[in-house]
Amino acid sequence: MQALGSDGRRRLVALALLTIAGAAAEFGTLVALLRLLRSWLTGAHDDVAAGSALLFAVVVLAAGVIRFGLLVATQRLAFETAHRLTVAVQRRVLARGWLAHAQARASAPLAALDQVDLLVYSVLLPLLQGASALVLGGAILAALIRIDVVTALAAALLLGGLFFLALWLCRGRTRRAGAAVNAGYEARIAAVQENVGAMRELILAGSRGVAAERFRKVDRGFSDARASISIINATPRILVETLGLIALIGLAWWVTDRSDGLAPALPTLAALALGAQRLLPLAQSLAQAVSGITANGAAIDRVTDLLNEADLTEHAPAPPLPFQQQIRLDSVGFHYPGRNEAALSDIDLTIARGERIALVGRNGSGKSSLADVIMGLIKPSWGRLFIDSHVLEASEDVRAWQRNVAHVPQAPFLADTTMAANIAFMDGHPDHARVVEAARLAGLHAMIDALPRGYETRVGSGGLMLSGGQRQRLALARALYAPAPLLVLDEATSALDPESEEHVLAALDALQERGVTILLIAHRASMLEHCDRIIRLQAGRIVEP
Ligand SMILES: Nc1ncnc2c1ncn2[C@@H]1O[C@H](COP(=O)(O)OP(=O)(O)OP(=O)(O)O)[C@@H](O)[C@H]1O
Repeated sequence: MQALGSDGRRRLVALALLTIAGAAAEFGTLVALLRLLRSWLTGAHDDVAAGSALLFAVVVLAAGVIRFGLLVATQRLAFETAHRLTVAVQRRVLARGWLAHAQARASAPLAALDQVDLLVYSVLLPLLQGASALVLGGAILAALIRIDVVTALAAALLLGGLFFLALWLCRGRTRRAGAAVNAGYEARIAAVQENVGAMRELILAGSRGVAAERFRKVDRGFSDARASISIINATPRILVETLGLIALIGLAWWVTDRSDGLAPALPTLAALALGAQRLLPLAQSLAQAVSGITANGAAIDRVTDLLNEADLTEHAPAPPLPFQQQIRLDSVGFHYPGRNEAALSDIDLTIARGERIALVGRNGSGKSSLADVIMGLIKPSWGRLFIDSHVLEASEDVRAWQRNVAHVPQAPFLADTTMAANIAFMDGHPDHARVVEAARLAGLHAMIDALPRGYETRVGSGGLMLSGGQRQRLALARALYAPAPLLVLDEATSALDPESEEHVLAALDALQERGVTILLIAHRASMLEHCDRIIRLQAGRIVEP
């Protein structure tokens, strides 16, 4: 109900009212038809017949208008709910901590969008249509019972029973196919992401065919399962239509027999036939609602789990936590969930404001993890982190501390937009002067300026139209766009040529003179030369350099 929002709840009420009006109109249509046919057959007076015809036309028109209203209300409600759920899911994904992101599958947030679609279009929409169908169908059945109780009840029980028997028999298959479709969404997205990510290697290894085959297998199961669900959805209708036609002949026989000939029975038969014709699509909606719920249990659970996660809380930007003297780690350790060994142990480290420190050590020794702890991205499993004399514990403090931090990652993320928009990526209102200043500091201005479209040049998906070094300098410019007292560079200069590195080193000197604290993770001796201190990590512990 909460997912519907106030607009959605209003639409739900409108839908309920329209359904009741629609039920009355369906009932009225059949009664008016019977009355019209009887007046014709009995050769009633012209104005009686004309009155009956007029009544029939009015009721049919009213039923049509109401059906259109129902269509609009249902579709609007479903699309509105899809929008609300999709945004709610994205907010939950964004609300997760860094560690949850780092450990989740990259395809999961994308697959969640498809799962919301599945939930809305295969469960909610059929459910809304099914609920209306139940009420409208009830009214039609009531009209048919009023016309001929025995015939209507016999036909309804026989055909309705068959309909739901078919659904019940298919339920196991529906559930399996639904689970396959649900898993298929994530697997297809993961396969596409992997193929695109590995494109250069695939081309060089001549393995694009292998990648295509891998994708084909993933998609095969997905498509087969989708076909199964569509077939199962349509089967009860075909069954009932086929048997219904035979039953209709039987009924015609039975009604004619009871009415002394075909002519007197015609009005009843015509009303029954029209009722059956109106009931079939309604029954189809009900079948889709039942199989939608059966097939999409996994998607329902997945989306419900996501919605039960904490929502993104909007905070007025807190003022940055005062950072005048030092960052201090006191016996800090960190243990990634699911790992046997701690990534960091017994870390005692003080970094003075304005210091330039390098973290060195072999791959996997814990450098990035230590930087993540210092940036407040991961919380120490034990030990404490102090900023000046303030211990960093409450999440408000962490957010306030993070306002002091600029970070250039090992593999920077670049958006498929312009140079300028990438540099000012974190700013809702980019300032061009600051963009140019940041590019100058990062040694990128001359290169951007020489481009025909300058700062408006697009960088391509993930920055693919730039060289590795240009990408790194663009990421550096982004970090320098908003001056922060702590700058963390995680292997951020590994792709720079000596000249560009010189330029970056000069920029770092200038920043340090302004009191910026710099934490470098680097392997190259040239980057380490200007550092005040070198901290060596080995298996998550600080050792002598
Ligand atoms: N998200 C994660 N989940 C589980 N384990 C992780 C995660 N990130 C890192 N690790 C593990 O923690 C240990 C330290 O990794 P970390 O990335 O901090 O090392 P590093 O010194 O920065 O390595 P490199 O020089 O290769 O970048 C490694 O054993 C790594 O496998």
